[in-house]
Amino acid sequence: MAPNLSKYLTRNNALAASSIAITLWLVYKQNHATKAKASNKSVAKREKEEIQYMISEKGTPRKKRAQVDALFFHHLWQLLKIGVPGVFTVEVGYMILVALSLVGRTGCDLWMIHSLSKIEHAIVCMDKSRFMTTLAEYAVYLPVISVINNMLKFTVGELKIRLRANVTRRLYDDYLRKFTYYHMSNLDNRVANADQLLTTDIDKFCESVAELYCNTSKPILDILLYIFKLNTNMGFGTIGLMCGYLIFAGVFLTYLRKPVSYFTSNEQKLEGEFRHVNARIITYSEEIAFYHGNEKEKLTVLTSFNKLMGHIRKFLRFQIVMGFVENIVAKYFAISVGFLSMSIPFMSDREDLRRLHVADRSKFYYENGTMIVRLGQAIGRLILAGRELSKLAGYTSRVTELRKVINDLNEGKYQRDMVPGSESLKPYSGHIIFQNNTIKFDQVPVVTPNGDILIKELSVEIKSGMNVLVCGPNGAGKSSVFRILGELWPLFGGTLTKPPRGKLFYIPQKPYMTLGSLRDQITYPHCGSEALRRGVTDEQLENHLKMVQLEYLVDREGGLDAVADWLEILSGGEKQRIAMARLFYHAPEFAILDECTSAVSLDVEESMYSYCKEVGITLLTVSHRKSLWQHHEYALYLDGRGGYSFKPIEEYSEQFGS
Ligand SMILES: Nc1ncnc2c1ncn2[C@@H]1O[C@H](COP(=O)(O)OP(=O)(O)OP(=O)(O)O)[C@@H](O)[C@H]1O
Repeated sequence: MAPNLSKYLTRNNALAASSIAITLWLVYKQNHATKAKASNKSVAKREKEEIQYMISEKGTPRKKRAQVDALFFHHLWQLLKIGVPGVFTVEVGYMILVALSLVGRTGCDLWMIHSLSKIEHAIVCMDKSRFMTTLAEYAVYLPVISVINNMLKFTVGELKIRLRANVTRRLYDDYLRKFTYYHMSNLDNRVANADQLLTTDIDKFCESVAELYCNTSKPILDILLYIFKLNTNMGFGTIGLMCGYLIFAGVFLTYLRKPVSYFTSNEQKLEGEFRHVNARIITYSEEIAFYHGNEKEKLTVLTSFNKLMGHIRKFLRFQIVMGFVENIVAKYFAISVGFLSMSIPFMSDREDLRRLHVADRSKFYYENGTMIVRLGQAIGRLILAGRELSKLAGYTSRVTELRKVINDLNEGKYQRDMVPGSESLKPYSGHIIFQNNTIKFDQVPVVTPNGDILIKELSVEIKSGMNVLVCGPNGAGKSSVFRILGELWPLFGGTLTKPPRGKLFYIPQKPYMTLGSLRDQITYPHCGSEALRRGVTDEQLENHLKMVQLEYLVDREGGLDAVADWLEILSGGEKQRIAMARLFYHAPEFAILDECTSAVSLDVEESMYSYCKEVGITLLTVSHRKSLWQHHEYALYLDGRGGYSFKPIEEYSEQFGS
């Protein structure tokens, strides 16, 4: 018995056995560590209680898992119509070029097989001059093959760039139309991280489409060519066996691969969450640093990271098991079936083959055998491309979900958990009338997007020149009234009359600074260059800065065209004053000032308000500051219990603020 076993004790077998043993040991250790961690109740409890972050899609009905089915092909077709906008387009040109390069490569492969068999034949026949000629011929054609290979890489790369550009542009057109970007994060709760979808997921989708096009069309082309050649040389039995196997393996592996689409889309979702948690640390670094919140933030980041790693590890294990089955079915078994089918004409004692000289028979075997091996490899590649197809189903489902939410929001539909009892409320059921010099709420309910009624019916009319102070306790709905006026929130009824866009300007408490020059900050949302085109001079802009006592910025930062990260380098009060300069530049009919001077000193606030009145901007101010009363003639008081009053300011006996 011992001598029999010893013949298996080769160096290669020993190496393979040790690799398998080490892998199994590592997997065992990993599982053991995870179980030990899970059994440590205090850690699990701490993680559960202390680390809760709300970044995932919540409250939405359980979605159907992405998989390769008719729905996937329908969604893919819809996205491809965006990526490839027509028949006579550059994209189709590149697709044809890819196909031509593939034909060229398959031609090169066939030529290579033929050429190598001629060289080997010359060697076996000991024919020196034929050997030298065939070898020289072979060397001359090599650069052509290299050019064709690189041509393929270039065309596939360019095709991917074009697909990505088209899909990204279209989605941004829809995403940044009207208030869709705001509604996606504030009204709807189907998509948690639109940034991840718009950047990484679209890129992966396009890469997957381009690779799949290349990885399927080449094998399909190879298979057709080899089938044609082999059918002529070897007969139908050989080809029938191979093709039968192709169908069986394809169906079998597609069935087993069903979970890949789900794994892929979930991985992208968790990547998005992880990125989001990291981005928050960058955005709020100063606040976190003052609180010494690093340990808490670390726990949050690590929870998100562990979730992602756990998922990736699960996916890896699934891929390893699948890879094992795939290798056997799609590669090794395909090659074995290839040999089996190859042997059919030889084993069936074909007359023409028997009559050949042994050297010619080996040449015949070599040429057709290589083609059978290549056919087997092509079949294998096609079957493996199915794995990419399952991944593509994951990306397709995510990008399609994003498109669906964007389209719904553009059509005024959104999905969100609503408060009980709000079923009868219909978003976007009110009317909006555009009219100069008037803001009028006529029986407009003030309702939050989740159906919470703050005021049942608000009826207020504000004419140009009536400066109004809006006051009331925290959470009474002061900002909400302006969100409705600004059309950020839907109108749940009544009629809203307001000036056309551009004649109503909103300044929030935390003003936004755009990327760009100092000029861009003053003219936002106009570009600095647009302001120049409109004939606004540097002197006028500098004058606006002077009105808010910021003229020193021009010298300090190096002129109006100086570019800096304004959100970072300006203080809170400076940002609020820039926002006021912005208001002076736009000089609208009405200005909504939502506690926008809270960080500005009283004397600067005084001069800013006086200037607004001087140039005829009607002010609607939300503020708790008593100092601002003198600049307004009317007050809208929301009592926080659903009631409100609107009357001249002197009629209010009680004080609303400090
Ligand atoms: N996007 C939203 N979805 C659901 N509810 C919201 C949303 N934004 C605000 N709310 C809720 O609407 C209510 C009114 O908020 P609003 O911001 O209008 O209050 P406010 O009167 O301006 O308060 P403050 O003086 O504190 O700024 C609050 O209870 C708030 O929690």
